[in-house]
Amino acid sequence: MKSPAAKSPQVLTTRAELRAAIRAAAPASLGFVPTMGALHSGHEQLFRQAREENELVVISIFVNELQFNDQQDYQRYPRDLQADVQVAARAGVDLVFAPAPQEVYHAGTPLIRLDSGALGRMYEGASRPGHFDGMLAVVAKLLHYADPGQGHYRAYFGQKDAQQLVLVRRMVADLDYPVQIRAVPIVRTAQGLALSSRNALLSQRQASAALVIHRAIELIAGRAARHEPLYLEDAVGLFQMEPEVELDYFVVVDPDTLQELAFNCQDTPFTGQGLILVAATVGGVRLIDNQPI
Ligand SMILES: Nc1ncnc2c1ncn2[C@@H]1O[C@H](COP(=O)(O)OP(=O)(O)OP(=O)(O)O)[C@@H](O)[C@H]1O
Ligand SMILES: CC(C)(CO)[C@@H](O)C(=O)[O-]
Ligand code: BAL
Repeated sequence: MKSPAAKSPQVLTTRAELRAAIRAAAPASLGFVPTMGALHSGHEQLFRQAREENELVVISIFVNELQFNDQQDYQRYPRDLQADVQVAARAGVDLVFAPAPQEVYHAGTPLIRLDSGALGRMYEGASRPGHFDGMLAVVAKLLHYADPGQGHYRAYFGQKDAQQLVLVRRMVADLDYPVQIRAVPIVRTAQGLALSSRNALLSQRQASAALVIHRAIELIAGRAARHEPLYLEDAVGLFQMEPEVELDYFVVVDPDTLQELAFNCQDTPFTGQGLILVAATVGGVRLIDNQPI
């Protein structure tokens, strides 16, 4: 039997329209999901969780130039608003905010900047200088735009972008934003590749080579679960066998602070808690992944 057509969300392009639509709805709770579009089942999971937990669901689709240190990466970032609206409809989203750059940066490039601090300069921040400052700049604005001003306000972020999640939580705490940050687990392909909009830029061969990321994570997570020594160099060795995949970092960090865990001795069995963080590029496409252990 054909399922009933999903109700199309309202698509809004100005801050004034968004504010008016949220005011008119006067929701008891609002779930907000910021995205850069090219929506996939990972995003859909965020929308569905927001749908379950809130009366009104608002998403934004905005490719934020300020968080790209590489113009080529910005230019080739996949964009397809029509397809995105269909994904949003399927997940029961009410409002899609899809502004033009001049609507968000209406006063030009911001003079007053947010500094993501030392954590913002590690891992992803080390390879993408300025990325997290630019990300926080837009998240700070978007969280204002979608603020219902009354009732519960929740914003949803994927665990896939673990460092982003920690920094957003920290910004919201440091600047007293009246919003609860909710984390959503990573959605993967059946083979284990974390879904990402950038996966669309991979050839089939590259996508299959990229599975080494998951294999390496599984190897170390298995050892951690058995309380064995981790021997991270074995994970690095797996990458050396995939010449198309260039490893940037493979580290085990504290899940809350993201500070790298020191292993006193190579042969020490792993106990306690950590988070594996990985980044690699495949054919120039940057992929990240992580897993708690
Ligand atoms: N596979 C996934 N599982 C869970 N959340 C995800 C997944 N992919 C993206 N998200 C989350 O969706 C939100 C929007 O992410 P974004 O639009 O940048 O998509 P993306 O697929 O992460 O893109 P890219 O990896 O190319 O930057 C972020 O909070 C991100 O963590
Ligand atoms: C949070 C975000 C939408 C800000 O541009 C982006 O960094 C993302 O999609 O993860
Ligand atoms: N999902 C993180 C956004 C970015 O790569 O710029």
